[in-house]
Amino acid sequence: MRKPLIAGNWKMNGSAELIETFGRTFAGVELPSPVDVVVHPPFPYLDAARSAFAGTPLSLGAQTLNPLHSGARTGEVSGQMLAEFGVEYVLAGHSERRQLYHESDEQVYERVIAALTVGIRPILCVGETLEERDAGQSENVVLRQVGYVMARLEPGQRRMMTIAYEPVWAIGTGRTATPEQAQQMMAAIRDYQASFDPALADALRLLYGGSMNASNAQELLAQGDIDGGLIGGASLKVDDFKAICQSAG
Ligand SMILES: O=C(CO)COP(=O)(O)O
Repeated sequence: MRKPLIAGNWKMNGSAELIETFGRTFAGVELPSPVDVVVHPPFPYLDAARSAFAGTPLSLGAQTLNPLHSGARTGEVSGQMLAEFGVEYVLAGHSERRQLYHESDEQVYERVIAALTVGIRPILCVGETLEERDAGQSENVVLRQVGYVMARLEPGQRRMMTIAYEPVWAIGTGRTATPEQAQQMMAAIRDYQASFDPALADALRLLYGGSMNASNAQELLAQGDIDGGLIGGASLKVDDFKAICQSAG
């Protein structure tokens, strides 16, 4: 049985006050069955989040890292620094970083390795654009992004990975993939994984992301190959995020 994971990606949003609200609210939350929950706030809030989330089911996540341990990289943050802070998960390959900051598959791979080296669990984000979907290329694009990273990792490293399928056309648009579309892609990712590491394919956690909210989470999470969600907008509303975590149970 795969344990569900609900991850909240705050992107460049949130406030110290919202961190406190999450800490207070989740301190009293009983989740219906084992489920992992992680919040990825912007870097300046990690310290406050570490205190506010203590004693709650919330783990600490980061949104990116630099592949180097240290050095002349103005504005960047390394995996070692994040690990020192108690960060357990980090996103790699989010489409906003691929598109706005031109992160290539190779750079995504370097970030994944950097995270694994310091014991942080990467959440590898993959997904096709609307043009790619319309051209019938969705599966090729997604499996290329998955394969570029997964096929190069050692078996032990692969076991630290989570993959989030986030169709770019569903992110922040209110246009969710249908449960069938999401399930179809998840099954393709799992089949692909099985082609070179069958034992892992069963254990690999696959998340859906893209306009997931308190109303549609249950239906998406009910799909056989969807093991959780990567939530953007709805992860900034504590009651909605709590409801999604409860649906995962
Ligand atoms: O990009 C996302 C999470 O990483 C999804 O964002 P939305 O839930 O706002 O569509």
